[in-house]
Amino acid sequence: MRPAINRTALLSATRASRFLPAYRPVRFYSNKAGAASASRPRPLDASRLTVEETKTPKTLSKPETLVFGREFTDHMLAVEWTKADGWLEPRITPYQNLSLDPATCVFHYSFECFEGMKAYKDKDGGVRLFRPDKNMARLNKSAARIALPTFESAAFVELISKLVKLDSRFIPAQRGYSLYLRPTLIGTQSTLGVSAPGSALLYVIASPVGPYYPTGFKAVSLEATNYAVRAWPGGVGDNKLGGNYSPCIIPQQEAASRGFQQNLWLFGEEEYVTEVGTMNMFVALKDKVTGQRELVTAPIDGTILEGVTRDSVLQLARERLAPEGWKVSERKYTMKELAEASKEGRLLEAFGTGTAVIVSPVRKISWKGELVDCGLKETEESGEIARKVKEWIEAIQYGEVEHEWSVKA
Ligand SMILES: Cc1ncc(COP(=O)(O)O)c(C=O)c1O
Repeated sequence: MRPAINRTALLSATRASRFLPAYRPVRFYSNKAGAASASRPRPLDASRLTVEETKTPKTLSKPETLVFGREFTDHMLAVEWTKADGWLEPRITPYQNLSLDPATCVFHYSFECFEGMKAYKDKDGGVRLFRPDKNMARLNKSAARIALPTFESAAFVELISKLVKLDSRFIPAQRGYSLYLRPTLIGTQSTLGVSAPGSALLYVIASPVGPYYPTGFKAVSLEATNYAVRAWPGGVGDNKLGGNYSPCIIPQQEAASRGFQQNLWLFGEEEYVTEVGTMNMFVALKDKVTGQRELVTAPIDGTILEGVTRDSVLQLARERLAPEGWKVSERKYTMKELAEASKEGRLLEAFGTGTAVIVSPVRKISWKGELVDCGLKETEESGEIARKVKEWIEAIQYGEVEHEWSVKA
């Protein structure tokens, strides 16, 4: 049996709001959720999907006018969960507001985690996802860390595939364009008590996006942040929790106020290099003694988010750069090591990696009053590895080469 839903109170609260028009709300559960159920909680089941198509399709924007994360497609996917019943029927509905009681736990204790992934149109007009299993695994890990329910990854990928196919007209066919997907999981129990939510909502919205570099690479300059820490071993910075992102804005603004496009997160007295803004960081170095070339990124030790792009770069580099004599390392490295390598001409290039951008070449890092040069010539906007990696990954994402990472929706 389902727990009671206080629909009347919910609707009147919604209508009283200045901000929200009256609409058919996504169901959500009050703090009575969790009442005993005769049957076992159900797993996430894609075969129970219901689809309500929009009656007012949106007008498509010109691809070149798209701004990241501002426009959304016609539909959204939502699945509710209650402790008693498990995952309820998944629903694809017209894109719409959520109606939540002001006491809902997501607003007070940040019961929220999310993913960032993309769908791409291939040359035959088909829609592809890139390594969706990795995003699902990361979302489940994030959910488990904040006492939100986990779900069956394959079923959720199947549901996301249905959404992206339904809204595929929003994905421009050109290379560089894609549909950014934002799977989100929130605690919906209406209570100020600090405890594991008895109800949750898993939903996906989709936003068409253009190329990060419409006119080619543009290298960025970074400010090393040593007055604030993003993540630490035993903390939660290695999970994709909404609460990890708002504290990053001030250091980002500080860097911007001094003319740097991003900040570089350091950790500990040793000033280990961890991440750049919301990207993983790679550097290419030459060994002082042997001249061995090495592509280095920080290890998974709690101080970085385990990026899907990071993992893809590592795997491709091990396959394709190692045979050319490159060593590929996941190891700790410090700002001091980079500054020294730079002075000696051994810092060959540096770049950030992430879903939104794939790779973001770095020109300079401001650290302790010096500007550490990252190896680009003045006329260059990208090093060779960053250029190659972007090309390799895009060819897979757009289905130009068949690869197990590219999954047909
Ligand atoms: C803090 C942080 N680091 C790294 C990344 C890169 O991860 P991915 O390659 O999965 O997009 C992201 C973006 O999701 C991020 O938010």
